[in-house]
Amino acid sequence: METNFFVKSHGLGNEYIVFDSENINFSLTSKSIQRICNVNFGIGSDGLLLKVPSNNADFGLQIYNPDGSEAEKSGNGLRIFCKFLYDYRFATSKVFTVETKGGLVNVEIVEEKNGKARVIKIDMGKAEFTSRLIPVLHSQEECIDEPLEIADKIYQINCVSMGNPHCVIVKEHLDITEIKKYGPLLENNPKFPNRINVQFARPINREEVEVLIWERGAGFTLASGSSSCAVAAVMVKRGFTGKNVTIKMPGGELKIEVDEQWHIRMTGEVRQIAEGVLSPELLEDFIH
Ligand SMILES: N[C@H](CCC[C@H](N)C(=O)O)C(=O)O
Repeated sequence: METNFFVKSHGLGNEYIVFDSENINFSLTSKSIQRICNVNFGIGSDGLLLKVPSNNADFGLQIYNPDGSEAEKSGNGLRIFCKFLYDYRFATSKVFTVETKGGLVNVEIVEEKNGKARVIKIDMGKAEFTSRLIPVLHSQEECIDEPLEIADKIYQINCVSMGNPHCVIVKEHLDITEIKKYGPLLENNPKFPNRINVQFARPINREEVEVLIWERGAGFTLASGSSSCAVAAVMVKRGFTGKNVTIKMPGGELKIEVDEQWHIRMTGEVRQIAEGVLSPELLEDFIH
């Protein structure tokens, strides 16, 4: 592969750019990540994935938001990364492990098309409801169905970690204008020391939930895998759905399975958009 080779793929319209740390000649800093993810001055993306060595798993993954912040977990990012590993023959089997900042995950290529991975299943780890482990500043052990005043509204929030932090709000009616207005206020509220991902979720029936997402460090996205897992965990905990849930987002849907130990498994499609090489002119300010 040429130096600074990249692949851009999407999981339900939530896109990422993938690099191999052993094949880039620039420093990944907040500035270079912001530049690459910027749609006008760079390639444009909802985030950046970096393949790194791991002593604890078959592969290591670092996940970055377009604002330059690092995320502990990304469901769409993990499916996109696994497709990259399989399609470019880093992975020689259809089952392997990936180490992320938010823990080690088990992955399986469940469907392929023309020798390329297409549908991937990820065990995203356990949903964690303990306030201090999310983290959320809250007086009780868990923060479930608790009021939080945001500007002129009071939301009932349900907080859970999938390795990365989530604030799920159950609503009877979903409004994109509302989540784009209040999402950033929730994301950056001081109740959340590491900021937080926000979901507005409307249970359709006991098997299906409609969701809108405002992502920490990325804003409104068409889909989010870790958000889908967080919503499913809250829906099961609150008794709105059974343990097998379809999460319906603007970009498409994900199948989520919640087991007895709160292990969450996510299955969904990934598509490659393009492959290429960053131009030196894009990176001349960042070449080390
Ligand atoms: N913005 C998220 C990471 C990406 C999550 C999302 N794209 C997914 O598919 O899980 C965070 O800062 O925790």
